[in-house]
Amino acid sequence: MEKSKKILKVENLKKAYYSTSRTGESITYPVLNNVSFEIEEGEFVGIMGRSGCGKTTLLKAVGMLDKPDDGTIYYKDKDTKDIYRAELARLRRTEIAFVFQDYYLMDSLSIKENIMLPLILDEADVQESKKKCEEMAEKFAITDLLDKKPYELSGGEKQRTAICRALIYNPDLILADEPTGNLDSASSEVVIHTLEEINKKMGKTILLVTHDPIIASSCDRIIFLKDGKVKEDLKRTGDKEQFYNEIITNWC
Ligand SMILES: Nc1ncnc2c1ncn2[C@@H]1O[C@H](COP(=O)(O)OP(=O)(O)OP(=O)(O)O)[C@@H](O)[C@H]1O
Repeated sequence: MEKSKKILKVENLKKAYYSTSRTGESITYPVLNNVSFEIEEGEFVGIMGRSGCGKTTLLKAVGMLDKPDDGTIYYKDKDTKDIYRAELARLRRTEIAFVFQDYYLMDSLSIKENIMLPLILDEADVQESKKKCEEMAEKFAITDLLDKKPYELSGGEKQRTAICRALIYNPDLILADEPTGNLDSASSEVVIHTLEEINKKMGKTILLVTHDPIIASSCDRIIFLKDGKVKEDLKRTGDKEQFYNEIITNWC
């Protein structure tokens, strides 16, 4: 059997935010304090914890959108401190994809153009890009929507469009920040099913921030954050219902 590989290793991560009071004093807001965990390729991992506990902060650090104050993040065994401009830009464009609660689609562009946008910006071959876009749209059942504009779509359809765009470069790691946060339960179910397929059938590693224990029960593992630390790292061993109950128990 092939040995599983680590895609992420987070070691003693620390992050605070800083501001200045009206009287000129500097104020520190510690958020992450010695967070450590590892993620193997192909895992589907949820991050949970109360509002403000640092889930998005952690996702941004892991996605190299923001620098930690201390600690080390290894992406595929490489210390991310040693990843510089051009390589960083390439990784963020092609290997690490973000999916956000607010979709970030451009209303002036069609759905097709939105999905193709990363390739358009890279001046990729137009016919190739169209082909990739159509394949992706078929996989995620939005072929009929390709000529529409984002404002003509439901929330779930917009999120599936954003997921197609995120996958256009066939990334290895998908970082999803509350991707169902703006959706009703039926649309949430479709989106989480889409992410499950991306993980199980396409083998992509997913790190998903969510408040919702039902959504979280689709993951293989949940990392609970509390007081700036990993409070619990819970692996799924049984079916979704059992995992849901375990998540609820840890949540309370
Ligand atoms: N740029 C910033 N400057 C100052 N404080 C910030 C900044 N970004 C986040 N914070 C604060 O850091 C803390 C952690 O924020 P973060 O967004 O990571 O939490 P979260 O767990 O994702 O929250 P939520 O579940 O509500 O989305 C919060 O108290 C937030 O107000």
